[in-house]
Amino acid sequence: MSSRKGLVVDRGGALCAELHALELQDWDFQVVPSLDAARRTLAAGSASVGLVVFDSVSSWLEREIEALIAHHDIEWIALLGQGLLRSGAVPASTLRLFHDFHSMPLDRERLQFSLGHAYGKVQFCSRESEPPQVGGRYGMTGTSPKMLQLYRQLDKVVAVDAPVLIGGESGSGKELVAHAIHQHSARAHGPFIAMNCGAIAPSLIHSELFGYERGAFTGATQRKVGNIEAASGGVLFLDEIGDLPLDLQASLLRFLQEKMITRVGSTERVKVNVRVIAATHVDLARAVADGRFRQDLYYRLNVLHLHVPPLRERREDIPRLAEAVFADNRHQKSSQVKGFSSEAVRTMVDYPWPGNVRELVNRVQQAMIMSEHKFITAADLGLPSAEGEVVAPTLEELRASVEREVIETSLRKYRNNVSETARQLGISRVTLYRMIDRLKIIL
Ligand SMILES: Nc1ncnc2c1ncn2[C@@H]1O[C@H](COP(=O)(O)OP(=O)(O)OP(=O)(O)O)[C@@H](O)[C@H]1O
Repeated sequence: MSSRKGLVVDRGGALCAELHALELQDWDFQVVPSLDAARRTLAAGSASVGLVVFDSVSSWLEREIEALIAHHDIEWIALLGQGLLRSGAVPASTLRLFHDFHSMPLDRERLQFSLGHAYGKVQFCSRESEPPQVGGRYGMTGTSPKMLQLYRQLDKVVAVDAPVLIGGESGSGKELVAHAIHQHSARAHGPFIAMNCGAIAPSLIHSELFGYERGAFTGATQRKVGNIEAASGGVLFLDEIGDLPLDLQASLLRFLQEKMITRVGSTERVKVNVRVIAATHVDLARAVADGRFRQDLYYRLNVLHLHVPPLRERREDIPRLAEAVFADNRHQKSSQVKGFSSEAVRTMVDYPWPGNVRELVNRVQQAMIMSEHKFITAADLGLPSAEGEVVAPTLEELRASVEREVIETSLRKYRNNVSETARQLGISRVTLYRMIDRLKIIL
């Protein structure tokens, strides 16, 4: 019974007859004469493995093949006309795009195995490439002990309505934490207004916070509601609170004590109900000790304190974070990019990330657009490889490592039942035993 669908791209039709004559078990092949036809067939979608026939030196341009392979999540096998491999007519860079390659005359058993292998890999990887589970809570990625501790603290913070001070390095996720508190608290239906105290000219902060009446000063052509009032019923997030000038610290303290504001140019006092969440990347206690931040305001803001750990203190979260960023930005990546090389992942885990998660997001987004590789490298991320000069593996080594991975996975799946594993991979038990022996797989 033919159950596995394969696509054969054969411009001249040279190898088709030979392929059919092999009567490969379990396989049903559709033959198309051009890459456009291949694309159309693949869009309709049932093939798991594609075979591209190279019957002469000028069969296909490398970039055409690359574009085809990059766009479809199936495995590809190259079938090479006699002598093409030895003559070097098909460049190694083209062959590297393929899962495997076979030269004429075709060896039935080897091709049968290769197809089963590619099929198994597609099945396995399609399960793996499900969008990664976020793995964390509160819309955050991370299951490291430090993040788990943060989630436990958040469980308590969202249940009450007191002010919160969030500390942590720049880019570590303080604003994300503030959003999480808002979204999981009783104020979720109210507004979330964010204001960066470090990004606004000191002369404007007062009116930004408290608003003004028409005619309050030159240029005040109409009344403006300030951020405190705009956050009424919700949350006011004050980022970089350490940058708030001392006179404004006094005004903010007064508001926190009285829950009333007065717009600039008005005498009317307006009652406002907001929860203030402040964030700082500087040590505010030190700023208090240095006289740069009011102690009474510090205590008012620091009723509940959260610390977001820097990324280098939760390295185990890095691969997951990178995958989550990749999944979120899938729609705007370069078409051939399929994921991260293991070298890139190891380099990311070792890198100190001075800009924390923001830096990771930026580097991954940039690499996804700019990379010219199938798997993003450390260099694509602009990071020095943690592994020094890496010697590229040969095709033979690559093939052996993929074979080992697929066979070990299938053996695990079928609890080391060799007959069942061989059947699933589409090879005989004898072949499987031979491969287990060659690849030194321990049963
Ligand atoms: N645990 C996380 N999971 C997923 N994304 C995260 C996580 N932490 C941070 N990010 C992302 O990293 C970026 C920076 O986060 P955020 O703006 O919250 O940092 P910050 O500490 O407030 O930075 P700054 O101090 O510069 O204001 C955002 O894109 C945010 O979504």
